[in-house]
Amino acid sequence: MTVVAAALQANDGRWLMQQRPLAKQHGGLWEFPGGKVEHGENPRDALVRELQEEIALALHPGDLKPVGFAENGGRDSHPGIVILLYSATRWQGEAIAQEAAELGWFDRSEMAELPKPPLDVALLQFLAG
Ligand SMILES: Nc1nc2c([nH]c(=O)n2[C@H]2C[C@H](O)[C@@H](COP(=O)(O)OP(=O)(O)OP(=O)(O)O)O2)c(=O)[nH]1
Repeated sequence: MTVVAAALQANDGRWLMQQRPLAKQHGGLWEFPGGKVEHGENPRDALVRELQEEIALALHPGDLKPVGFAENGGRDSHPGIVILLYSATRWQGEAIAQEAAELGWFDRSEMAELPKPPLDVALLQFLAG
């Protein structure tokens, strides 16, 4: 499964994270907004779609910059997950949680402290300062 996620960085340097609803897998953990790439869908288009659906922001696909990826699984016939992380500093609108329990803007050290899924710990290393 391929998942796309966005590290949206505000002018003050902080990044947007969202808290997964408690009832879901990884409930209560903080993650980058994003989601699954649908069959035949371009990853950037998938991320633009997910950001609109999840946090009501409009982005241009060309404003997404690839920063790194993390992977797991692939053992015991589990297909595993690959998460492609993009960053962006330009978008239209104000972030409003449509699905998340909560949204927050965090600096690098605060991000390190948030409870996160294992793959997000790996993704965080790609974000500078
Ligand atoms: N969006 C996002 N997903 C992440 C991150 N880290 C991480 O392990 N994941 C996992 C959780 C899910 O298994 C998958 C993302 O798919 P999703 O967000 O569409 O999954 P979901 O279960 O919420 O959606 P659904 O199947 O109920 O529609 O990737 C992250 O930082 N952002």
